Amino acid sequence: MTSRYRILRCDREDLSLIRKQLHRRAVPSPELSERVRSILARVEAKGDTALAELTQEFDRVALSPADFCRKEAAEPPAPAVRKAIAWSLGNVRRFARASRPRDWRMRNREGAWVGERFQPLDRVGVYVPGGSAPLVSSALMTVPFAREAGVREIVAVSPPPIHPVLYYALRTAGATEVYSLGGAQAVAALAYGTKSIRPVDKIFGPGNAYVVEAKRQLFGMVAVDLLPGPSEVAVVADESARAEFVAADLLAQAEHGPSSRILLLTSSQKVLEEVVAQIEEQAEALPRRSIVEAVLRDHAVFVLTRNLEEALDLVGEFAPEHLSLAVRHPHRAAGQVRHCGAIYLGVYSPVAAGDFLAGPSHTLPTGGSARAFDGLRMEQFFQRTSLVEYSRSALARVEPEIARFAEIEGLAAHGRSAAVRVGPRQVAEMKRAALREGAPSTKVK
Ligand SMILES: NC(=O)c1ccc[n+]([C@@H]2O[C@H](COP(=O)([O-])OP(=O)(O)OC[C@H]3O[C@@H](n4cnc5c(N)ncnc54)[C@H](O)[C@@H]3O)[C@@H](O)[C@H]2O)c1
Ligand SMILES: N[C@H](CO)Cc1c[nH]c[nH+]1
Ligand SMILES: [Zn+2]
Repeated sequence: MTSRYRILRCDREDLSLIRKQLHRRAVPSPELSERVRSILARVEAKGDTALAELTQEFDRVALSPADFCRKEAAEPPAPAVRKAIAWSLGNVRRFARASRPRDWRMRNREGAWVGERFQPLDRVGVYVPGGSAPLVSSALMTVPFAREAGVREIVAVSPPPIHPVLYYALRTAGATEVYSLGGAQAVAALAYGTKSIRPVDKIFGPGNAYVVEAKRQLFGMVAVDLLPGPSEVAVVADESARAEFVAADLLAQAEHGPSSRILLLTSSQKVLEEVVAQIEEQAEALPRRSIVEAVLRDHAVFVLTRNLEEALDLVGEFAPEHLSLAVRHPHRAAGQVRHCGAIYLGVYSPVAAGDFLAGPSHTLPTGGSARAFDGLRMEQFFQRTSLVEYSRSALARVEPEIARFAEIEGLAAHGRSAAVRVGPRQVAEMKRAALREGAPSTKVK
């Protein structure tokens, strides 16, 4: 089979080389890092003036600082659009409620209470992409989680001009402030704050390479959720797969932007050939065909594996943002996959359903980071605090062990802080030990 696509065959090529080609790390280029660094520095130094300049430079929109904040009521869109938004919102809210972390406690070995408490964050920033398409669903996949968590101030930013439906979705989902700002400069504004926008405690949301790199560089001075970059999908298909559906899923993620990645792993030569033919046919009719063509040229890989197990093993290594399992037994297959952001099981689960309305957030780890990072989840809108409560008897039970640790680490005050609570005997013992070792004794009441 001849093709303009990059096809790897596990029966003919060195498997370790194939593994190497699939293994990737989302590392920004030095040029991109530098560009973002200078944008962040400009915003930090010049605040609103830099924001206005950068918005003119990158978004080609002239805004004065007074125009950044949108205060007007949202214009309701057509009923069918309202219905779609309400449907998605309903699913996401329900998912958010079901996955809300709960305070809990248990008794440890010596009978003390230990547990966790979750408090909603006070003020969060949500980036909603809008450079190449107004990602209304990205507003619905972040803001409702914050709202359901009980976050009081939810600050949304998106590149100008904000599409009216996106503005409506942001307001309906519960954003309390909306700013017409995009790119790395918007992320910088959320982190540093300026005269017109107060800083937030944590920044959420996906975006292009500039947005993601800005979040990465600002991590530490502000909390961030994860680094969700250009969209990607991997499909694992066996001989039962419907080529038309598989191609449609691959093209759906390809149309996001030229940096999207798509990967097909199949054990069937016939399915591979049919999917390639379907891609050709379906791509022809797509409005964003030039973007799709760029992805097919630069970021599309097709792997013919020797069997399904090999495909499942390799895809776990690739750790895609989305994994579609177009196989006869999807649940069994899912159990064999090590890492990915989200799994779509079976023939009737298009990735687009998860993108738009299924319930779990579509904000997911990309660039191989799903090997260790999770997608956006409810817990991330809370600050978790651990709780410890000893009774006198529980403390007395472990005071000797505390004393031992204090001795090992050479931190006598630590040991004393427990001993002093459980009685004079332990304190007297500590004093005697200190005298034996020639340390100056301290008075303990
Ligand atoms: N992983 C996920 O969960 C997820 C979810 C949704 C979207 N996405 C991804 O989000 C991305 C959205 O990207 P987008 O570009 O459409 O919108 P965006 O809003 O992320 O980026 C647009 C902004 O980038 C800035 N910019 C553009 N060119 C620049 C340059 N040369 N230098 C500096 N800044 C520049 C501009 O300020 C502009 O406002 C896509 O890659 C999509 O795949 C990922
Ligand atoms: N596929 C994107 C996440 O990678 C989410 C999205 C928004 N709109 C359409 N799709
Ligand atoms: Zn999508």
